[in-house]
Amino acid sequence: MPSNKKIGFIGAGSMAEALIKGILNSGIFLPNQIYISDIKAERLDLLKDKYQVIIAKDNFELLKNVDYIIMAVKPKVIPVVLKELEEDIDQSQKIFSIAAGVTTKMIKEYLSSNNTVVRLMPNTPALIGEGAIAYTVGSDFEAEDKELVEEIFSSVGNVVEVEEDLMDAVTGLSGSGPAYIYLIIEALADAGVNVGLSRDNALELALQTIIGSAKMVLELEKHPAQLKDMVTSPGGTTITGLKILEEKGVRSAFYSAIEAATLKSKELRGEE
Ligand SMILES: NC(=O)C1=CN([C@@H]2O[C@H](COP(=O)(O)OP(=O)(O)OC[C@H]3O[C@@H](n4cnc5c(N)ncnc54)[C@H](OP(=O)(O)O)[C@@H]3O)[C@@H](O)[C@H]2O)C=CC1
Ligand SMILES: O=C(O)[C@@H]1CCC=N1
Repeated sequence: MPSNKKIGFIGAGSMAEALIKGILNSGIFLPNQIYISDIKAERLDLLKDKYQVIIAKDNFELLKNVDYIIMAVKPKVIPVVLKELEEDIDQSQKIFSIAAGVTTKMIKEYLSSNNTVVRLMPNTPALIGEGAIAYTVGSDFEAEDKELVEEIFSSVGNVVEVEEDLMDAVTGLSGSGPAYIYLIIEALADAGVNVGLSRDNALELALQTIIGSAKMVLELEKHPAQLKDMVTSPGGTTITGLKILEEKGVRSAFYSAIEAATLKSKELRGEE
């Protein structure tokens, strides 16, 4: 059922667009309930053309019109914007921040207020309703705030609640994760072309392999290692390929990549 509230995106970049498109597809908000503001006029015009949402002339005008504010600017811009809005924000307005690394405590401090603050980490597949979204409500919140988050964000994907100190890990794994998977898709397709497949066939086969494998883990509820064993005939092709992947350190590359991305998320707020 559509909400009767209004939602505003401060920052109309890639992640805001993914959320706007997903939210509109789900029908939870209509275009005339979604406000956007950005310092780039061309982004605002583009999103208005594509989704018929309402352009606010600046962050203040957006603030005057909405019940929920999604902070979708880069982490370093968050303090600048919140300090600007500090005087005018109403206690009833709820802040949803998707900025990597920025904690709920920092947001409350920048605003010098006790508004409800939810920190979320979505990912770009929200664009097609397949997002992985984690959130934390920080230190003080009302039970209905969680229901609200679940209602809005489950319209664009799967939602999980985590403790705030795990939000950087989420950022390193699923926030950044789509890029890792696109890299794997591209690498598999290139590798297929290398052994003689056409580009189209290689990409289609690589993609369906990823989709089918992920769905099997979901639907059969078996451990990935069990499903891996089902593919691996003794002395066959799969174990030959797996041996090379292990020798080249693919597993350990993922440990290192996600550790580094998690650390980077902490660094974005000036911590290590
Ligand atoms: N992209 C992703 O997959 C994900 C991103 N995030 C988080 O979402 C946030 C946005 O990321 P993303 O969409 O990739 O970034 P983008 O750079 O694409 O979008 C941010 C937009 O905000 C604009 N902006 C800058 N300053 C202001 C201001 N004062 N008021 C209003 N708008 C402003 C930027 O303009 P300009 O470019 O000129 O600075 C830009 O258009 C980040 O905090 C990121 O950590 C979270 C999950 C996933
Ligand atoms: O790369 C980034 O910093 C953002 C946060 C998670 C995904 N994109």
